[in-house]
Amino acid sequence: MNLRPFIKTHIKTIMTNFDVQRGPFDSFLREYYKNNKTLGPSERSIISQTAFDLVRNDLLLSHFTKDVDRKCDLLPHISNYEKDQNIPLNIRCSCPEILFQLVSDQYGQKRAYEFFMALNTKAPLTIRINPIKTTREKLIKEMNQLYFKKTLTSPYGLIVSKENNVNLTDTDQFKEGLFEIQDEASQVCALRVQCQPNDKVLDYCAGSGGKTLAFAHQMEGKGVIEINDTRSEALSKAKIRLRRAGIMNYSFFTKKFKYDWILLDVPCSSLGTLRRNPDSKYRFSQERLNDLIKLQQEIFDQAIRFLKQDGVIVYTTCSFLKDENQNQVKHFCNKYNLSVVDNDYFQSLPEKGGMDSFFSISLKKN
Ligand SMILES: C[S@@+](CC[C@H](N)C(=O)[O-])C[C@H]1O[C@@H](n2cnc3c(N)ncnc32)[C@H](O)[C@@H]1O
Repeated sequence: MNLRPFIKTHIKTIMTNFDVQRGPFDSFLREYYKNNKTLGPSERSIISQTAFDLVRNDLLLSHFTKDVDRKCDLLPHISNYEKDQNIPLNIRCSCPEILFQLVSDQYGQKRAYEFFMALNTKAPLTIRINPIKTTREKLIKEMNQLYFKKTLTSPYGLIVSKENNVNLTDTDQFKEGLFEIQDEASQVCALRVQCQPNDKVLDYCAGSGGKTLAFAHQMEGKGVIEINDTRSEALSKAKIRLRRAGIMNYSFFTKKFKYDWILLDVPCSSLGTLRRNPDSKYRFSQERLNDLIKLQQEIFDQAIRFLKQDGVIVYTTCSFLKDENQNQVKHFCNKYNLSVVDNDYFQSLPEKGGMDSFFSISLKKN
């Protein structure tokens, strides 16, 4: 790859010092840029793109060489190596063997390979307009220096064209709360919380409020939204984002009510967002997965106590593993005598150019 020597030096330093077991890679890169303030935006962009590609394709590149410079040289030819029948399939899509085997057992080898190939591509940049303050049409007009394509499944999503080189969070429209950056699948899952004015809603794993923001407008400012998470710093961020979006009817979890809607966006293996966090595939282990499955069940046990008799609990993951999705749902339904609302669920599987891979299902007491 024709990279300037000083860019190559930075990439080499980053790749040599990054310890995948201590990830995530995006936080590591942010820290690196903080300590290397002389790097300008375009230099950072080249470094990030190349470094992310190196991480995504690390198993395949490491099949040929351990040297970072040489890996950079191989990157432009990666599609040739991906087709090489002499290389084991899991290496061709840079997926650790244990993970590849697990996904092959569930979906077959061919689909497992297609999934991980799709997850090795760059995710589209998608925003969700805030329907309290604007519409997709108005925002497209207002931000006419950018190119947008409307999402087909989420009614509020816009995919930002790749040619744009604008930092979206620096724009006036972002600062005024007209939009948030959010993948389409995440928007669709949040909208399974079909709350109405005067409902009581609990977002039990709210994090920094990504999904709270995406369902809250339906309440038209009336009723109660409570947010909960074990990370208080994430909840503080959620407060700032909710205020920016013009949502005022929220508070932290009071444990005072039984709720009409509970959203459980549980911690999971996050395999469905590997395009954004490619390093997490190298941290996958059966042990970690077992711990997550247990945690998901504990969170469900804690939260369901707060569901009204005729309320709905929406269970969501960004994973495509059946053990975190369908098998968990079977467990919850048996344990608590629940049924699936409308016999229906949402799932986006990894697909080139598509949404992140999410699973979401609405459950009701019988
Ligand atoms: C998938 S993330 C949620 C993302 C968030 N809903 C969003 O859309 O931005 C899962 C969240 O669960 C939180 N969490 C982990 N254990 C928890 C527990 N026992 N109770 C509540 N939240 C928990 C994590 O801190 C994390 O923020």
